[in-house]
Amino acid sequence: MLSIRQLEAGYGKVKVLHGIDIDVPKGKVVTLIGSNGAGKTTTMRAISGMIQATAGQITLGDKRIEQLPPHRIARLGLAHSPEGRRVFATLSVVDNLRLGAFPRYTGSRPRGDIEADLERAMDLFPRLQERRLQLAGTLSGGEQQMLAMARAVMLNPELVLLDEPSMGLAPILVEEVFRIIARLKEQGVTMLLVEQFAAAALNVADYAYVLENGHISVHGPAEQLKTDPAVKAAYLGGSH
Ligand SMILES: Nc1ncnc2c1ncn2[C@@H]1O[C@H](COP(=O)(O)OP(=O)(O)OP(=O)(O)O)[C@@H](O)[C@H]1O
Repeated sequence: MLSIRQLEAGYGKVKVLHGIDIDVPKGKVVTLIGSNGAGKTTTMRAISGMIQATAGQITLGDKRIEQLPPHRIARLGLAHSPEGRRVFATLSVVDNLRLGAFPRYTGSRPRGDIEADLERAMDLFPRLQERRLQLAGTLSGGEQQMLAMARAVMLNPELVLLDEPSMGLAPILVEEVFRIIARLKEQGVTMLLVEQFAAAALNVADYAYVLENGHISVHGPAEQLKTDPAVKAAYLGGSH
């Protein structure tokens, strides 16, 4: 589904990713773990075209995407739910969700059934269902985070990039976010997940990569990484 080879990217003269390889097979959940500043968000941005790769290849399905602008990549079925709460504050919940489906339109005709997917998103996120007509800017932080995730789902995507969906959430909402990720997985949605809660991410994921200073240091089945002594010591200790 997604295949990344020798990807390099950064900001101006500063190189952050030094040639990384990642594979996300169809229907699988892959997690990228690493400490602050390792380059996880930069990887997500390079995949979705928000920043340009300076070297390497990114293939989505059978298409090379590393030179494409973000809207073209979205049309190919890649949804990016970025770090932080990026919702349209002055629009209602339901209108935010409809906007998420915008890349599915060519001319006035959408691909698939938008209204059915809207109901599916509401079913997945009951908190949003209760607040359908509320302006997104008046939702709590956690609810906005869920709206950002639900909006990504509205693209009816081939692949979802989830960047720290639990960021800043109260523990009970963190649990809910992971339950939703597990349900999306059951529905066959392919995901690349970046999470500060490495243990929870490894529980839901099939496969994992550890990113250290812009290099992949370890990768393997999530089950295996959970018991890897170095991974345990660095990412699964104490409060995680
Ligand atoms: N817009 C930017 N301009 C310049 N440097 C940036 C920018 N965004 C990130 N960086 C730098 O790139 C490096 C990698 O950042 P990135 O956000 O990818 O890390 P991360 O692994 O997602 O970390 P975190 O867990 O803290 O979010 C950091 O050194 C960061 O300071």
